[in-house]
Order: sequence, then structure tokens, then C-alpha cells
Amino acid sequence: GQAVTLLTRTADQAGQLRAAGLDFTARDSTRARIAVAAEPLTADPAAGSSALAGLQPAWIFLTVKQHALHDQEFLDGLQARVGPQTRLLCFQNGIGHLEKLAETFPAAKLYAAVTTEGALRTSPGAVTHTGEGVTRIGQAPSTLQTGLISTSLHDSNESAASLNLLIKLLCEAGIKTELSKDIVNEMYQKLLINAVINPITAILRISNGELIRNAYASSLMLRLFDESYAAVAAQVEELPDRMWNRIEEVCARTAVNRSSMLQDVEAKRVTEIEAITGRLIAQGRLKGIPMTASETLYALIKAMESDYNG
Ligand SMILES: NC(=O)C1=CN([C@@H]2O[C@H](COP(=O)(O)OP(=O)(O)OC[C@H]3O[C@@H](n4cnc5c(N)ncnc54)[C@H](OP(=O)(O)O)[C@@H]3O)[C@@H](O)[C@H]2O)C=CC1
Ligand SMILES: CC(C)(CO)C(=O)C(=O)O
Repeated sequence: GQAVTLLTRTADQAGQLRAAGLDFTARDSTRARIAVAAEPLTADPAAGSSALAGLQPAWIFLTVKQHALHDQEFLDGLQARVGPQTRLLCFQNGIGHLEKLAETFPAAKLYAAVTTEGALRTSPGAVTHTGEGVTRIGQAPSTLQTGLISTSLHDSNESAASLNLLIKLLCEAGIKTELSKDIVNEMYQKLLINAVINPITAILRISNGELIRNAYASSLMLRLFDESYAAVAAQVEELPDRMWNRIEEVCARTAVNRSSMLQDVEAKRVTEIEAITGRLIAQGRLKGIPMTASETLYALIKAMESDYNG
């Protein structure tokens, strides 16, 4: 096996996880206590108390929301863990995180993941596997600049070997994982799906399935799709056909789900609207694409966020 350490926000949470294990609920509702190594993500890794404290990992999976990447304490903790051989695998929805990480860690080896697996942290020591899917991973482009992503990838045998090894290990661990030759394109496809589904479900407080059943909601969705599609198509070389049908399929397949943005507004948490709709509006405007439906939905979500304490 491989040594895996959970990096937590606080020392207390890491201590509890080491002492009691992770309470894991599988898809079939069976529960298990899994012994885990855990360390707080502090700027001083040597302060950790397990045998792994202070080691620089081969891979760090970043499974935080986009806005955590703007938290200096988080970045300092990460900085202390990223060694010359460390690879960062980013699971964030939306866009902008790769540019932010490339700017903050210029020497880091960056990879991105697009996943249809679902996971929910139900308490500081418990996680539920909420959806079975596929995780596609690929190397981030070597030329990351704000607003423009070239899809030319690094060509390094060593990087390809580590990626293939990681994919093999994840598959052996039961996490269906595949190599993506153009992960940026896949991130933009996911962005389009999230940009169309998430804000409307969050404002109307409806499930993904209701979105396509409600004629008014689905006509708004279509307007949002047209401009979002144009903005995405201006960024990537080729988009698969039938993206609209794919979005309808996602709604049908996840009909009872409440989107992550809806869950965030219900819990009064900051949403990922900036990394999804906000970024897409900026990119659309740069290309002269009218983004009026997106701008309205963006403003409504921001208004809801600023009213959380009201
Ligand atoms: N969950 C899912 O099924 C999927 C998620 N994604 C994407 O993955 C990303 C994460 O989503 P999600 O799992 O829903 O997010 P959550 O907010 O539920 O989980 C994020 C985790 O990161 C921890 N964290 C946040 N900030 C810090 C910090 N400063 N230091 C240490 N730990 C920190 C949180 O700890 P704490 O609890 O203490 O706040 C929490 O355990 C998002 O971009 C999402 O879009 C993509 C596909 C599926
Ligand atoms: C695909 C979708 C919309 C599923 O709910 C999702 O990724 C999310 O909720 O963020």
C-alpha cells in the first residue's frame, strides 16, 4: 500500500481522526471505521505528531473549494508541503484555480481532475460516498496565463509515468480513474454544465430534475446555455456535439440531487459562483459575447451571499 495522510484545517480534527479513525459510509450504506494518518495543514509540518510529519508527499490532492485557494494560511500550509517532487492534483469545479496555483507555486507540477464521483463530509470525522462515477485526470498546460489557457501539454516521460502509476493505484483502490489527454477541455465542459445548472437551482431552490421539468426554468436554462456555450467555445479548440443534451442527461441522472450551489446557499456558505459564472462572464466579455443571463444570475447569487448575516 501507499502511505496516505489526510491534511486537515485544525490539529484537533487531525487528532480525532488519528484516534478514532474515519467514519466512512459507502454507497450501499454500510459503515466502516478506517484507520487514517492525519496532520493539520500548518505552515510548520514538523509540528505534526504522526510518523509522517514533515515528509514531502509525492502527490497532494487538493479537495478544497476554490475560495480556500485565496486563504493565505492555507497557501502557507501548502507551501510547506510542496517539495521539488510533489505533484498537485486539483479537483475544483470552475476555472481560475490552475492559474492561481501556477502563480503561487511557480515550480509546482500541476494536474487537474474532473470527477463525477460524489463525496460529502458529514461531520469533522465522517465522509459519505454519495455518488459513483469516473475521475479523469491530466496534466495542466505548461503555459498558464490569466484569461487564456493554451492546451499544449508538457511532454515529459517522467510525468506520464507518475500519472499512469497514480491512475493504476486509484483504480486498484476502487476509484475508477482515467487519463485525459486534454483535461482543460474537460474542465470547460464541466464548467458549462455547472454554469447552466448550479445558479438556477440555487436561486429557485429546486432539484436538478425539477430544472428540466419546469418550463420557465428550462427556458431560462436554455438562454444561459447559449451564451455560456459561446463563451466556452471561444476558449477551447473543440467541444463535443450535443452539450445541451448532455446537460439535460445530467439533470435526469441526478434528478433528486440538490446542486452543490443550492446546498451552499441553504447552509449559508460562500458559493463557487465566482469560479463558475464570474469567470465565464469575464471570459465571454473579453470575446465580446453578451452574457446578460449570466450577469443577472451572478448578481442574484452574490445578493443572496451578502444577505447571509442579514
Ligand atoms: N464533493 C464532491 O462530490 C465534488 C466536489 N467537487 C469540487 O471539489 C471541491 C471541494 O468540494 P467539496 O468536497 O464539496 O467541499 P467541502 O467544502 O465540502 O469540503 C472541503 C474540505 O476542505 C477542507 N478545507 C477547507 N479549507 C481548508 C483549509 N484552509 N485547510 C484545511 N482544510 C480545509 C474543509 O474542512 P472544513 O470542513 O474544516 O471546512 C473540508 O473538509 C469544489 O471545488 C467542488 O466543486 C467536484 C466534484 C465532486
Ligand atoms: C453536475 C452537478 C450539477 C450535479 O449536481 C454538480 O456538479 C454540482 O452540483 O456542482
